[in-house]
Amino acid sequence: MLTVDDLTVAYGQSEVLHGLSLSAAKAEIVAVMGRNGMGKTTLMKSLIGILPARGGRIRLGEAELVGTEPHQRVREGLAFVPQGRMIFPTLTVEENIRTGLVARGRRHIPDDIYSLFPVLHEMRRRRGGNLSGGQQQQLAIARALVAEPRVLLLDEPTEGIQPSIIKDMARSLREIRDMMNLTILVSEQVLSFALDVADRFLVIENGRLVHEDRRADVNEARISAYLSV
Ligand SMILES: Nc1ncnc2c1ncn2[C@@H]1O[C@H](COP(=O)(O)OP(=O)(O)OP(=O)(O)O)[C@@H](O)[C@H]1O
Repeated sequence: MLTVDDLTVAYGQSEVLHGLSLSAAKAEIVAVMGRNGMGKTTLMKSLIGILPARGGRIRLGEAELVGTEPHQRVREGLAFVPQGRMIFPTLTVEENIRTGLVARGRRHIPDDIYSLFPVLHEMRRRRGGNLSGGQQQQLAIARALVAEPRVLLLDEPTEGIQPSIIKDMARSLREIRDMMNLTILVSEQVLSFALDVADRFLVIENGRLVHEDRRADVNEARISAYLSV
């Protein structure tokens, strides 16, 4: 579904991703693990098109995305939940979700979004900024889902979320994947969350993928060693 070949990304003279290749199959959940500063956010931003690729290819199904604008990528079926969630704090929950509908030219929020996240229905008239971190994360995911993506990119979704909520988040992402046949690429540093949510684990170190495991035979100790300083 998503195929990345030899992706190179740089900030000015400083190359941060050095020829990275990965793929995620339909309805697969892939976790990209790595410490701070290893290139996870850079990868996510280049996939959605906020950062240009210096070289390489990014394909969604048959469509080549390198060189296209973020809104075109969203129309092709990519959605992005950024690190820190970036919801609109002064807009209501409902207005926040509506901003995601623009991509498909729709006006009505589908009922299944509120069935997935009942708390957002309860709070639909509240301002986004008044929600808890976990509720804001649900809002950011809901906003992404109403664009009807085929591939959802999530950048460090557990950041700033209470440990008790993190388990629920993993369960709910797997439910969403099952319901919508959605491919999910999630960057993470929290190993327990990645183990709960992902089918496959990649480790990024200094802009290169250095390790890969499948869920069935995951080497927790090895990944954990990569994540500790
Ligand atoms: N705007 C920028 N200009 C120059 N260098 C940058 C910029 N943003 C990030 N970098 C550098 O790129 C490298 C990768 O950063 P990136 O934010 O992708 O890492 P990360 O794995 O997402 O870390 P974090 O968990 O802190 O978000 C780091 O060395 C960082 O200093």
